[in-house]
Amino acid sequence: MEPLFTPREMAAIDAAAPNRGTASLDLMENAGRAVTRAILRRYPPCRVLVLAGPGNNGGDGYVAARLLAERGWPVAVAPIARPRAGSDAAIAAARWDGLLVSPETDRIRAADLVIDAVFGSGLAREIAPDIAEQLATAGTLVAIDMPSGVDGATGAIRGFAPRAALTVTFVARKPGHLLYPGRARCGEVVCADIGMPAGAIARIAPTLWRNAPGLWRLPGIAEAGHKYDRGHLTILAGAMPGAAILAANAALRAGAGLVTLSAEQAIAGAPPGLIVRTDRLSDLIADTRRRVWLCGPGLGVERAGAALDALIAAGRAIVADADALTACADAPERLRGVSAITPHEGEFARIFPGIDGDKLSAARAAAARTDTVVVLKGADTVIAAPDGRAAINDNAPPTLATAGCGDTLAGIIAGLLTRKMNPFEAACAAVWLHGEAARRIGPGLIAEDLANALPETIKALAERRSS
Ligand SMILES: NC(=O)C1=CN([C@@H]2O[C@H](COP(=O)(O)OP(=O)(O)OC[C@H]3O[C@@H](n4cnc5c(N)ncnc54)[C@H](OP(=O)(O)O)[C@@H]3O)[C@@H](O)[C@H]2O)[C@@H](O)CC1
Ligand SMILES: [K+]
Repeated sequence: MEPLFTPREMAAIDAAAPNRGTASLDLMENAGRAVTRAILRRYPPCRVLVLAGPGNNGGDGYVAARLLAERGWPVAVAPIARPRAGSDAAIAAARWDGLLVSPETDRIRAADLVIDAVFGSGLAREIAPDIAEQLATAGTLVAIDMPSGVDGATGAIRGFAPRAALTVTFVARKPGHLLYPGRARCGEVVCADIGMPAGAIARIAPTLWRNAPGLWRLPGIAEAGHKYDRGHLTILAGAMPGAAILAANAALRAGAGLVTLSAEQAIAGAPPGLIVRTDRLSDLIADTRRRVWLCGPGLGVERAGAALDALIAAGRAIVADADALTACADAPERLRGVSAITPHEGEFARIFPGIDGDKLSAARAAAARTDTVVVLKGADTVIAAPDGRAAINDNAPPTLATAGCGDTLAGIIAGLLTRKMNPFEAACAAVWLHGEAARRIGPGLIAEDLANALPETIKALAERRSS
């Protein structure tokens, strides 16, 4: 499990480190060493300019300058502002006996490598235009902790942020490394162990994780089980049955034992593995073996809304997507009783016009308000549970932004629900599998490919676990 800590949580961890006086200087030394190591591994010796801010981020920069210079690299430090007297950063600055220069743009342009040690987790306001200009002038840039200007808690850019080739952070990644637009400014992210005492880290109970295996586990398939053990999913199919078929195939590949499409009329060309039923919806809902339902893809708004209400009244486990979400525009209370919803940002804004702010906070607020797991989709999908837990996904390639991929995701979540995963873990696992399958397929992906790529994706995951 890889927890993500906000800058505020990091500060609390930092404050909890024992013997703060010396320990915090050691941590700074270790941070500067981690930056140095990451640079040595990636770049040949070259002219380095460190842009150093007034806080500890700048302090890390002075340490890296000293360690690189000790290796014979030509290094200069350009202070953007001086550290406060008596601070750790002031001590680190005093230990730097190399070149101190002013941060003129010509000089920044001439450096082969610029280390951005201006602001890290202490970023408190917008970047001033003169600092923005200095940062913007850099060619190859390595950011310490965070590219200056990226809000570590939200990934928002406060005025300006440079585009780093490499970002070296410490202890744990921050949400801003995974959430756009900040993520696009980070380049490669390295998270270094700087010897933060475990007891200090344990002071913060994580509520946010990077979405990856370990946060969830796919259930095994019982050796002597039959298809009903693995679970039965019913998907409502409408005028555009292709969406339901995509979801159904994905659910089967994710391990559902049986998938039924509930349709108003026969579906021409439905794959042979799917059962199509044209019975009255109320009769199907009354069948208690039909525990899990997917409602929305290709269904039509009116039918989706009515079916959703009936399914909630019957207490079924429901994944609501697409038209079922549109049916709840400005009426989020209608979603209470649903297990998981999968809105993209447009659908989210229509359901929750009163919720704004950053993506992570918005998803959490929506989950709390509807008592539902919210999968707020995008290149940086956020999965939020009503109890405050959340995960940010970062394995989805841009090829997933194509028609039908959302239906497939909803199908995987529903398929995993039939296997008795809890909604938060099912949603996290589905989002990760969806991204990983897409990554394996590569360019030219169409939605149909995703379900077919799931078996090898799941197999590789199992092999990774057992190796
Ligand atoms: N936690 C850990 O485990 C470890 C953390 N470490 C390192 O510490 C870093 C955090 O250090 P930090 O708290 O001193 O904050 P930092 O980012 O240097 O900036 C604060 C200064 O900048 C100023 N300032 C802020 N925004 C500004 C703006 N827009 N424009 C102008 N000024 C602005 C602010 O001024 P003030 O708001 O006080 O007026 C204050 O003077 C962290 O990122 C990591 O690199 C490591 O050393 C090892 C262990
Ligand atoms: K920085």
